[in-house]
Amino acid sequence: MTRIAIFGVGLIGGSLALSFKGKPGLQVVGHSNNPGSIEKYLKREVVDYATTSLEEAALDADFIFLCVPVGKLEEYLHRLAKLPLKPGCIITDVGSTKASVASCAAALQFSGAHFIGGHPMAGKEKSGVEAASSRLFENAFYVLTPDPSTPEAAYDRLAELLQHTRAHLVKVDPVLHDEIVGAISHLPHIIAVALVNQIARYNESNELYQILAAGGFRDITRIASSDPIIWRDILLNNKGVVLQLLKDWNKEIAGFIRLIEQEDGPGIEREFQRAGAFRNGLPERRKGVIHSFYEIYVDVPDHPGVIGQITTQLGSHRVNLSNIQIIESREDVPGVLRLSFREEADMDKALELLKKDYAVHV
Ligand SMILES: NC(=O)C1=CN([C@@H]2O[C@H](COP(=O)(O)OP(=O)(O)OC[C@H]3O[C@@H](n4cnc5c(N)ncnc54)[C@H](O)[C@@H]3O)[C@@H](O)[C@H]2O)C=CC1
Ligand SMILES: O=C(O)C(=O)Cc1ccc(O)cc1
Repeated sequence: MTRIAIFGVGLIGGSLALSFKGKPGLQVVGHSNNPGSIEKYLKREVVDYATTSLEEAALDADFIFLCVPVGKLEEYLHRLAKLPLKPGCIITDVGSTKASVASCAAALQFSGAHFIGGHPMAGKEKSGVEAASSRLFENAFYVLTPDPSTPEAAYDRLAELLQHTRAHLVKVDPVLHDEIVGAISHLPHIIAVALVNQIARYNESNELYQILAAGGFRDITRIASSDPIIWRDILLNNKGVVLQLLKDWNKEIAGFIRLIEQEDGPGIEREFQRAGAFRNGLPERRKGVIHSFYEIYVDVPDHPGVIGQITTQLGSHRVNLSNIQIIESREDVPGVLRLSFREEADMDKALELLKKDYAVHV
């Protein structure tokens, strides 16, 4: 049996556990220092066994996945370095930043064990084991940051195990990882939160802001609902990179202020053209750090049972719906339903099915 210990069975740890659990030859052990969490892991059947004892989880593990907030990673590495781990044991983590954990591990001696940093670059704004899914990493990139001293055989063993996630593995230098992921993930999370808070302040004096906020606002602010502790740790850990990115962001915004003050129409057009060209040139929609939703809007008559009919119709054709929202529904006025899907194929199928009976817009 290959024993896999997962420390912190939340969204990411739970999703990894679900990708491994039940696979021949694999046994998944969950660890948390909170007894209530252990009960939850077992009740939700994400692990084969769970324990509050770090030693019990770690001592005969072949793989140890650290899936706790970034601010806790170094503490766990120090605790593991004091244990007589199984020879050949591979310790890895899933933290959203890689430079500090890599240098901490490099400075520690693990008796016979190897540390290889990792970052599955897929997730969502929800946290906790309740949000875990065995398919979270399917088709996403999964960064590994082996040290030059990492034996190739150890890397290969981890890579082989991670095949169960169906993610695409990619080796990246940890410092470069933090620069790039800072720009494409950490900065957008800050911008989303700042934007929502700006609008929330206006809304305090007039609730129409919240009532009218729709479409584009929701699209670009989904990630503002992400977990505060997880994100506090990420931003503080990647402080140098994030501060530089925010300075650059201020320059972008200052540029827009100038264009609007000077009523520079062609300049504004150029900004949209440049952004559109880059965005349209992005690789085909696939799971990435900031993942997309596929949405359609359905005009529905306001009569009882219509939502049930639509969801039943989609369900009976095995279309996976990730969210449903009534945008407008008043007596005598047709309602609009927003249906969200995680997979493009589900959206296409829903379009085909629903357009026979309803007006559907993408
Ligand atoms: N949320 C996301 O979409 C992604 C997160 N990550 C990284 O994965 C790691 C885990 O994040 P999530 O699974 O989203 O969070 P989560 O909140 O769903 O899970 C965190 C787990 O760590 C445990 N934990 C929390 N505080 C702890 C503490 N002080 N000591 C020991 N255990 C503690 C929790 O009980 C929970 O089991 C973080 O390092 C995060 O940066 C990586 C990729 C995506
Ligand atoms: O919800 C989303 O789209 C995310 O961006 C989730 C996410 C959060 C943190 C990561 O390190 C990677 C992915």
